[in-house]
Amino acid sequence: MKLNDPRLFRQYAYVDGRWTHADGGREAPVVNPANGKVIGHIPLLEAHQIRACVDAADVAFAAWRALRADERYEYLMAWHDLMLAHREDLAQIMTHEQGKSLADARGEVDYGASFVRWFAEEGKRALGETMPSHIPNAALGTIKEPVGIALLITPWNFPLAMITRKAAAALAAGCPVIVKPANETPFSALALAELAERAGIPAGIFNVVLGEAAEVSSLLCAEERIKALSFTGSTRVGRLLLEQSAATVKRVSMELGGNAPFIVGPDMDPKDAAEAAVAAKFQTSGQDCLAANRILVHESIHDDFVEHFAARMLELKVGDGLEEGTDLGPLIHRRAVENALGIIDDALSKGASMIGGDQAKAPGENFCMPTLFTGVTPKMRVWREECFSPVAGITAYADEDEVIRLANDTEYGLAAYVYTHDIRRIWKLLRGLEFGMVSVNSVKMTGPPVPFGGVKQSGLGREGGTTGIDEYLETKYYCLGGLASVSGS
Ligand SMILES: NC(=O)c1ccc[n+]([C@@H]2O[C@H](COP(=O)([O-])OP(=O)(O)OC[C@H]3O[C@@H](n4cnc5c(N)ncnc54)[C@H](O)[C@@H]3O)[C@@H](O)[C@H]2O)c1
Ligand SMILES: N[C@@H](CC=O)C(=O)O
Repeated sequence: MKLNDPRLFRQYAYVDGRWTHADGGREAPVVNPANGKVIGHIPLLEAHQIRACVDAADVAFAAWRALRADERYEYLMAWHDLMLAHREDLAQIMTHEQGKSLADARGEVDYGASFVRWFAEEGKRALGETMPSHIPNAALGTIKEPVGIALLITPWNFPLAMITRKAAAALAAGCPVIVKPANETPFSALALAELAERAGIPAGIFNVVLGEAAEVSSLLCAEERIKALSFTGSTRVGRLLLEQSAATVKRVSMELGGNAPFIVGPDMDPKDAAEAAVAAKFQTSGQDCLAANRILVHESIHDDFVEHFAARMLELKVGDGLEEGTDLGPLIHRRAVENALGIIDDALSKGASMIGGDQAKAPGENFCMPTLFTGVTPKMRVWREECFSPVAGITAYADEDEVIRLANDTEYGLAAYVYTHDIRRIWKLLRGLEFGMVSVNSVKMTGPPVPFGGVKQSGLGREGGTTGIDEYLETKYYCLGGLASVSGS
């Protein structure tokens, strides 16, 4: 890996401002999914080292919370500026460990830095309020206070932005953070730690622990001094972490799995709608919680839509993310490919018709060729599951009531897409869809101002927007009694 600043590539945990080996000598390789080559190793910390991280965060908390919001702003903006100054190196590290194209990786660095800028500002708007007193000679009000140490457990598909969307909010609120990244993509997190140190963020405030996932999280979830858990990942693991956090009644926010419907109305131009659907489906090679998972097309334009979708899909360039022009990189590991192949076999066995999907053309064992199914039904895995791969399913529908029922036929409720220009149809679908986010005539829907999150089994709480910082703040009510009486209060 060629970096302008090789010190950004760190193969240690970052605890209490120190780069840390595993005392027990345990370590794990990190592999470039495009070619299977080992790009580095990470230490798997022992339990006493994980606990020492909590000790360090606990000690550092008092001074960090005592800073004014505008002082924390300066630290966060220094971190933000360093991310953008090192954008190319951060992108190189990300493509090597995650596989996404360099273009997508550069975009994620920008996306991740935008959350730091957003919450640097939001920290200055952690406002309390006063309320007219119902108690004689008293003044009532609230103040916002940091909840305490926040544990941030993050996924491999957005290995930088899923950290900064959480960490920036927590740090701005006055909370120390302990980040536990996915072992598939730790180096983006460690590069963020290096830049946090250069930004002057004090020791113990931004920590990155590495270890066997279940072992680390069960230990930290049981830790009473950790007051908040923010998790982004699968619904399966989210359920586990909710259980593990119950004993210490942590503040939890969960950004979990998705199964986005992409609904195309009868008034849409089939070609335009197909172009948008391809973009929504194959973003991050389909390994995206917002990926269009079920494509629902009005029967009147279904055949034309399928023709255009297939043509555009078959133009996508599959290859190493380091090669300019790559559209689809590898999946994160062979298990993900095997899962996708199982979804493909299931759809075929249940009568779906396949276009593309010639796996013989895959440029490596971790690649899955883009695959389209028509005639998809709710009995198929491609409908029921979050495919998290470049496998698309199209289903025809007849009317709005049917498409709302079909779209809601999932335990997930993260994002949905609606493509139509009919305002009455837009409003009916927007209100009828059971999803946390509905995007109308736009694939791009996220960003710092957005209250990002899902309903049903896609999560709890919201990240970003004007409420994201609330996940890390407590509201303290006060009553100042015994005051001199004042008229008209
Ligand atoms: N809603 C969102 O904002 C959002 C964003 C990105 C990814 N996701 C979801 O994440 C999933 C893909 O990411 P993933 O494969 O990393 O998810 P994952 O749930 O397997 O892993 C997420 C994190 O949890 C850790 N983990 C794994 N097993 C664990 C266990 N038994 N106990 C404790 N921690 C454990 C992993 O090491 C990783 O750090 C998809 O379902 C996707 O929809 C959701
Ligand atoms: N694309 C999503 C990440 C989920 O996989 C986002 O923007 O948060």
